[in-house]
Amino acid sequence: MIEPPVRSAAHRADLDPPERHPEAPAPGTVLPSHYADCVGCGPNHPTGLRMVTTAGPDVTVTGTFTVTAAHQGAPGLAHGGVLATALDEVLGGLSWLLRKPMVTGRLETDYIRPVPVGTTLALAARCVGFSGRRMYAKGQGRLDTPDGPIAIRAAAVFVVVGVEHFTEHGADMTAEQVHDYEVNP
Ligand SMILES: CCCCCCCCCCCCCCCC(=O)SCCNC(=O)CCNC(=O)[C@H](O)C(C)(C)COP(=O)(O)OP(=O)(O)OC[C@H]1O[C@@H](n2cnc3c(N)ncnc32)[C@H](O)[C@@H]1OP(=O)(O)O
Repeated sequence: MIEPPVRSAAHRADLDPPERHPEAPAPGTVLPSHYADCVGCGPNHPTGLRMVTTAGPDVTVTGTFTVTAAHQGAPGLAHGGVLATALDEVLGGLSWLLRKPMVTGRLETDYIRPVPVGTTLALAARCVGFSGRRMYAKGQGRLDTPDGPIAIRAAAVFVVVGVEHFTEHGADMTAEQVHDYEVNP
């Protein structure tokens, strides 16, 4: 029997407000790829989404994702799992503004409109607040322009982790990669 998830990413009333890190990239800064082989943002990934994300004001990130024939789930339409990946990437980019390594714990996605091949989704993410190690966030994707119709919405919980999460569970990392994932004091 497959058990459904028992937790929710719905935002709680008792969250600590998000704090933009003093060394966060300035609003308008294009965020670097955190890993060259990442399926979301990696420039070396042969079939990745090649997303570009940008720091916004407060604790917000925007990004774009152009849907191509490689992302179809039905003829001419984007696959929902690929759209969730794009949302995950822009939500994960909040790490840069908080200067905390985090992993996705939960990602709830509403699919509101079909997204045709050729669409450039305008994605946006905002940190809502913290409860201990849990970071609550929301995100959305609009068709073609930042004021276009909303196609997808998400609520997410990311969990703050130490660098050992990646060194213990993943492949070997270079000293430079470890440094990039270290939590700033
Ligand atoms: C210098 C900085 C720069 C940084 C560099 C920037 C990089 C910026 C770009 C990144 C962009 C990438 C975007 C894609 C990001 C992925 O796709 S990450 C990959 C997918 N996610 C995973 O693989 C995570 C797999 N899960 C796990 O490893 C573990 O379950 C977790 C999430 C680490 C938690 O395990 P744990 O550390 O043992 O912690 P645990 O005590 O279980 O939970 C801690 C707290 O979180 C809560 N929690 C745990 N799981 C969940 C859940 N699923 N839902 C809700 N709450 C949860 C617990 O209830 C607990 O809450 P409290 O009781 O403390 O209040």
